[in-house]
Amino acid sequence: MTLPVTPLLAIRDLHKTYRLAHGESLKAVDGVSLSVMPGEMLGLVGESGCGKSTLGRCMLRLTDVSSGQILFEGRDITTMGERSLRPLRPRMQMVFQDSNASLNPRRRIGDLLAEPLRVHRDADGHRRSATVIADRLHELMNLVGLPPAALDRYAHEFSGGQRQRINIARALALSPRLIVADEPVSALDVSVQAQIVNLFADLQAQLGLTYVFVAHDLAVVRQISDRVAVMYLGAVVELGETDSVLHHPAHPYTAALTAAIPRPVVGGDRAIPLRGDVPSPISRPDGCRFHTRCPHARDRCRSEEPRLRPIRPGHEAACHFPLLSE
Ligand SMILES: Nc1ncnc2c1ncn2[C@@H]1O[C@H](COP(=O)(O)OP(=O)(O)OP(=O)(O)O)[C@@H](O)[C@H]1O
Repeated sequence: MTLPVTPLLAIRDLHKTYRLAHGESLKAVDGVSLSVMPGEMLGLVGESGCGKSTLGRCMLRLTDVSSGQILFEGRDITTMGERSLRPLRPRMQMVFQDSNASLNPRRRIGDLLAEPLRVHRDADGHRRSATVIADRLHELMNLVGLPPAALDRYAHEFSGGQRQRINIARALALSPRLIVADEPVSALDVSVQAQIVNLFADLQAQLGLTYVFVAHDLAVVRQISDRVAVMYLGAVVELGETDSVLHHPAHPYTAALTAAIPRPVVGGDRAIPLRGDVPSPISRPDGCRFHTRCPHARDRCRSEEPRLRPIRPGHEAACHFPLLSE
């Protein structure tokens, strides 16, 4: 008998509402439930503004959530204060899109990477000695494919791809289990993107990491993810195994997104372009949140909100009239 595996991360009916001026509220995350299994790579995709970054930040409790539940390693962290979160912080890390601002320009890379190792105690509750830290820094450089000499240099001396390797090394310093990578390759040239995506994949295999990989580029997500969650206006509208979701999308929104990626198998009839803009999350449409842009919308879609439901094994979509694959 195989025992059920506990998800590394499970979120249930998560909401994050920003209060704006004039009493308005913006539902950035609007009732998301999903689980991430140990060792899994979950891609999170959707157009700009659909709530991917906010969801990623909520998952790691880098921001407070409005309601719902977040379980990390089976523990409820939804409302934990920073003091209680502190011992968990090393195990969950975020990698952001590279920007010049992400690494302090006045400090050497070695110093930047040593900081989390000095601040957090090791697994046995001990402070790390200078020798242990120095060894770990060399190990980290090796893991991300940079020479040890990089430790003595400053951020501006590196290319975008190298700086992203440094950001990844910083996230790895405390041996996390979960990494939420928020658009980690979007700012890079295409050829460099591939190298960094490969690095993420190598590190996953080597260290048994679990990732939530946020990206708007479906080609990148297709390459790296085991499963994909597609977000639209704060909600997950399609969720499932990568090949099933991206090659046989059931939700018209996913079908429109996939129209932009080159596919060896063409589902031409489903490759509809996206029309119009995403409606404001301050006043989202009634019924199906996608109906204002959906070429297949009917009366029911304008009044009744569809819930995620199984389409085929390992694949769910929130659509009253899912596209059926051949
Ligand atoms: N601090 C904030 N205060 C108010 N609104 C916010 C805040 N942060 C994000 N938003 C809004 O929440 C919604 C979701 O934003 P979010 O950045 O999570 O989306 P995203 O899918 O990651 O987009 P992008 O790819 O552009 O970062 C957007 O409408 C955004 O304007």
